Amino acid sequence: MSEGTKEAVISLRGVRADLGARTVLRGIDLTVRRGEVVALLGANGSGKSTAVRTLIGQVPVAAGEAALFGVPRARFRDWARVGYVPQRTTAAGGVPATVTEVVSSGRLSRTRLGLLRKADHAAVARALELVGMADRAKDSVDALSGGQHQRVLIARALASEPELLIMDEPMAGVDLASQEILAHTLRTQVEAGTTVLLVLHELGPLEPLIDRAVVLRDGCVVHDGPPPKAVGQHALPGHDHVHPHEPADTAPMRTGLLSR
Ligand SMILES: Nc1ncnc2c1ncn2[C@@H]1O[C@H](COP(=O)(O)OP(=O)(O)OP(=O)(O)O)[C@@H](O)[C@H]1O
Repeated sequence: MSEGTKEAVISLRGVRADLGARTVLRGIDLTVRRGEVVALLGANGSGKSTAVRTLIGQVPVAAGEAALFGVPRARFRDWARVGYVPQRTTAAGGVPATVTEVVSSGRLSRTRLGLLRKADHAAVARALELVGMADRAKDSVDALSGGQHQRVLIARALASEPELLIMDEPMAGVDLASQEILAHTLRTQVEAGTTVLLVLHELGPLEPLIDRAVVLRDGCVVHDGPPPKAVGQHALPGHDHVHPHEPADTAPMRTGLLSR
């Protein structure tokens, strides 16, 4: 089957979304087909997180259509097929859970009545192994570094063995060692055929995995096609950048894709 005819796992058509009085998405189209790895790029505030949150039902669709696996989002119930890693916040509260508890919570969608059986525990252990956190299974998540915490959140998303993985800025605030582990984890998922939508600020170490980039600006899609060639934010179209070793009067290149 050619890319064009594969099942659309994610489909947004003319989606508008409002937050408070503000229209944040102004009619965006986004298709991710089975097995694709798509990066959603754009400047701060361009609407990337809102687009993802619209998909998973945390933000209402004000106009247009959103569908997952061909099912209109409002009727979609099969959440075990979707792994979601939210943007990491540093806010901590309540009783700290252990690493295993957090990852197990990602498996609940596959259980009946929330009871974990042998196969579920095995899936949780596999997910921890994948992100290199098996030796921290019993630790409190409070004791982890930012990068380790992110690896636990990704293990939670992988615990349900999802067909679609959606990650919001998975590399943000993550140390280099964890970034490499995450890139490796993602590569393993992609090789196994998982469909992936990544919200990214820069392509960074994930660049080789990405098939297509969709760039948002001010709630609109301004690019949908091959990812920018070179690695990193500096290579993104529209990044205003002056190298420190360049003469002071060198004008930054502005293509306007990412800048607001
Ligand atoms: N509750 C809210 N009410 C009104 N506006 C909001 C609300 N939450 C977010 N916004 C605004 O919506 C816009 C889009 O936010 P969103 O988080 O989707 O952007 P983003 O592209 O993911 O940016 P970032 O990279 O900073 O996460 C931002 O300008 C933000 O300030």
